[in-house]
Amino acid sequence: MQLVRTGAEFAPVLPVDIRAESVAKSFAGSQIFSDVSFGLSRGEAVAIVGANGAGKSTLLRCLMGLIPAESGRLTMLDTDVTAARPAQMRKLRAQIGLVSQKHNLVTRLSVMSNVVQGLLGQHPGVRHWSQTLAPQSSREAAMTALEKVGLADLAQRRADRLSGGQSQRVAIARALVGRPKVLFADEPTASLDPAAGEDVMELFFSLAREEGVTVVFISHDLSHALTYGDRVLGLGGGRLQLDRRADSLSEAELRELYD
Ligand SMILES: Nc1ncnc2c1ncn2[C@@H]1O[C@H](COP(=O)(O)OP(=O)(O)OP(=O)(O)O)[C@@H](O)[C@H]1O
Repeated sequence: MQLVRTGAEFAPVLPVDIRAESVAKSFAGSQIFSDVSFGLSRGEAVAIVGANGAGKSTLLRCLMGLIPAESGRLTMLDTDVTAARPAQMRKLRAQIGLVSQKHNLVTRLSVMSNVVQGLLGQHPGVRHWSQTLAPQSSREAAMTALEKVGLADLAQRRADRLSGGQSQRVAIARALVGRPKVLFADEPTASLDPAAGEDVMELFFSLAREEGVTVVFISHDLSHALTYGDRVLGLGGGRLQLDRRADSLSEAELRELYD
């Protein structure tokens, strides 16, 4: 492992999992952001903040290769997302987990079946599994993930019989079941009451730390951004206005992004 001198100590240089270099994006000629550059190291947790419409979700979708960046370069886990072929993207996506604001569970399926879907990316050619068709190893992995989020006893319940907090925990289990290297979360607590939101954030980050994954999350809750992020990226006015360590920031400074 490469070491770098930091003062009197030598510290390991962590690999950079995600790099954005002068990334720009427009929709129909309207510029959303430009010249966005940053690098995120392995195991880092990064909050993306900014006002409604600043382009946070768009940046996340570009990072994941769901929509193309207009210019610049995005690299994730050594894959150039801006130039990757479909097969490379499929391989990359199998190493990424996503938890979104709407948990997007398949409501007519059981909790277990929903979690098992999180392993589909690792089985090219399979588009859908019911829990009985999924391989035994996948069902075991799903059960382990459900145990981690405290919902093993609800494995057979239909997803439309869950509370919002339970649904979001199932979505976390689905995102984690494939042991991703990078986890994205787009306002994971937006639809939850404050206590459930806190629980979900605690759970999400304790599991992410346990697995040593790199986490990129969008939040409008500035205290969440500062509590759970090691770094905070702030988008505003079509630019990356802020890239700072969370422990060097106050909520008041972050609020300026919303003026
Ligand atoms: N597919 C699309 N086509 C056209 N415009 C889009 C598309 N997706 C997003 N936009 C526009 O891009 C801008 C940025 O949207 P985005 O959802 O990235 O913002 P955001 O910072 O995530 O906002 P919010 O905090 O409200 O979720 C908005 O003006 C939005 O209307």
